[in-house]
Amino acid sequence: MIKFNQVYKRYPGGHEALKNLSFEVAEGEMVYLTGHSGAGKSTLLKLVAAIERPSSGGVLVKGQNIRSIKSAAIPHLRRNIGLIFQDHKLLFDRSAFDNVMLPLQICGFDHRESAKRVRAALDKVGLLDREKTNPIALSGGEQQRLCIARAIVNRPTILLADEPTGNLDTEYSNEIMNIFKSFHQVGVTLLISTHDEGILRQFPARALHLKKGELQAAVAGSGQA
Ligand SMILES: Nc1ncnc2c1ncn2[C@@H]1O[C@H](COP(=O)(O)OP(=O)(O)OP(=O)(O)O)[C@@H](O)[C@H]1O
Repeated sequence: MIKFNQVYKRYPGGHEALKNLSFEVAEGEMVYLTGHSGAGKSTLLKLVAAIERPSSGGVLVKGQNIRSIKSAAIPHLRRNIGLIFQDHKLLFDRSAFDNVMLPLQICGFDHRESAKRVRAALDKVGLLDREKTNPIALSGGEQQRLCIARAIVNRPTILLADEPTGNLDTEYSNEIMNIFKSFHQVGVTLLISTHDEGILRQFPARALHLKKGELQAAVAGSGQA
């Protein structure tokens, strides 16, 4: 499903964010990305989503080579990928419903079918009764759940989450992780970056540990290498 083969990523200015990464994530697998700040976790997720391209090496996502994928093919690839990134902010000039509707509008879906899908996504994250609420009136945990609803409304087969429990307390973090667990149970492939030791202990899965852009080890059933 996702395969990295000797991947390097150098940003303009010469900074090498990823060095010689090789690993695979199987279809339906849930995998954590761990490592200190600046270790390269976000960069790795951006390569999978074709937000960035590798400087060298191969990144295969659903059979597509991200290094050589044509720009015109990227929207099609992204329809299969749900992104929960810290810089993907909610829009505060519209309702929760309309925030989740946006990706479907961009894809040109029929309005009635879209409305059904939006409500199904809001239901999955427990926000169906808040559809008319402006996100500004939601708690941090609810806003994060709304971001998840927006990421899954396209029914992606891969979910990429960058520090999804970053600023949340334990109760909200567990809620978010239980939502991810339910996606994992229905076969979605998940790649989740986290610093949160509690989450790694409570929701064990394979972890890829990055240190200064290099992969340290892949450990089954534990968060840290
Ligand atoms: N667009 C960019 N241009 C130049 N350098 C960048 C860019 N994005 C990231 N970097 C650098 O690449 C390295 C890896 O950054 P990245 O954001 O991938 O790390 P991270 O592990 O996600 O960190 P954090 O946990 O703080 O989000 C850092 O040194 C960062 O400064």
